[in-house]
Amino acid sequence: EYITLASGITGSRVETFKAIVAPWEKATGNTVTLVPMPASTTDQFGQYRLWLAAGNKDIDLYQTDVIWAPQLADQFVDLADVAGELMDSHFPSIVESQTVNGKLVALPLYTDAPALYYRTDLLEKHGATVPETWEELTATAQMVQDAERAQGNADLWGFVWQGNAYEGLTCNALEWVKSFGGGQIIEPNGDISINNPKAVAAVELAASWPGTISPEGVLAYKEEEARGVWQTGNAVFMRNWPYAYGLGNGEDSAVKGKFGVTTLPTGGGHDVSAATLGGWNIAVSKYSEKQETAISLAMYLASPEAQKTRALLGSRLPTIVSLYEDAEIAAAAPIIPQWKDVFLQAVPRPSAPTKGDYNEVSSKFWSAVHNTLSGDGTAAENLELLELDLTDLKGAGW
Ligand SMILES: OC[C@H]1O[C@H](O[C@H]2O[C@H](CO)[C@@H](O)[C@H](O)[C@H]2O)[C@H](O)[C@@H](O)[C@@H]1O
Repeated sequence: EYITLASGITGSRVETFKAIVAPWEKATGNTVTLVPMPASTTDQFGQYRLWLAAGNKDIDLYQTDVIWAPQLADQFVDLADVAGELMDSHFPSIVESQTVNGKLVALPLYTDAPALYYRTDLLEKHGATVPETWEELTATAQMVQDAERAQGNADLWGFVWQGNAYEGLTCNALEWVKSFGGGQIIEPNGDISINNPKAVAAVELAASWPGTISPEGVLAYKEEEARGVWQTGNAVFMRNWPYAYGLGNGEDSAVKGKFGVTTLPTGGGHDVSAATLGGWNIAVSKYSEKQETAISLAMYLASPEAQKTRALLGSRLPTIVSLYEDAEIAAAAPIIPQWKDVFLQAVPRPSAPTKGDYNEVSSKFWSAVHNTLSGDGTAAENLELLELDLTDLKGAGW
């Protein structure tokens, strides 16, 4: 049979996908076609929602973001019975994130938690250390950028990240706010916490970056634009997910062997840093006419074999506990064992408490932050308006 799978294509996704599915295709005689989607998770979500609402039979499987389960649960096949035993080998919290009212909506493929990437050569050259706070990062990025530019390195920027008005900015800004001690936008019990002085201070500091330590264009950057600047050697620091680790150490990378990774900084005198929990899963469309084969493929993609290939070729964090002890993975992508505790402590976005309204909540949050970063209102004004908007939304029931 011919099976179709829709997925965003970030980094080396197309090539690694072919390598991952090859053993399943050989064993079953089926053929998988990757339907390439835009890199932005927000754009994917919009398209998938339309397709699913129209009962699209052309797509058998969807690669789904960790935050989508409550919003798309009704459109996918329940995988609880078929995947029961396989799920025992995965981290329970990740399986839980894909379970909605007892229905296993999608099987985990990889988890995600961002890192602060830093240039070891540039920090050493300028006598700087790896920053532990956002305030230190701001100062070090500016110092190295100024010194390098004075020596003719005109294209160098201090810090690249994801400032486009999309889900990625929600992830970045949640990290600033949480690491300043300003809560997580909406708390697990549903309380709206975003309008507070620590959150305001966090967003104000970030608003000082575009045009100083970050290019103005950062306001349009997603993951790949940030990686593009970083991997050509033009940034001192980058906030990005672990997939950028393997690519940064690739043969064609200008920063191969010249960078390290650490946890994101803290800020505002707070001493606990925050990484947003990301990750991707595989779901079978209830409109697929090839569900049996699609389920077989989903099971294979979530298996130890496929997760290992994904880790080796794409430096993606497995969701299977035992793979964190795998020597081959540790040698090929040391960030993986190093990142186990980071993702286990990562902060979830408020998709569980806001259920079907999460996308709207997130879009209101990233818009308030994007406005502030663009100089359209202060953080205090925009977070106050955001609180009013979220309160209205909550009043209508989420
Ligand atoms: O790790 C690489 C992945 O980066 C993106 O996903 C991550 O960022 C999203 C926000 O932009 C977030 O919602 C998701 O949970 C994270 O895993 C990208 O969308 C993926 O295609 C990519 O593989």
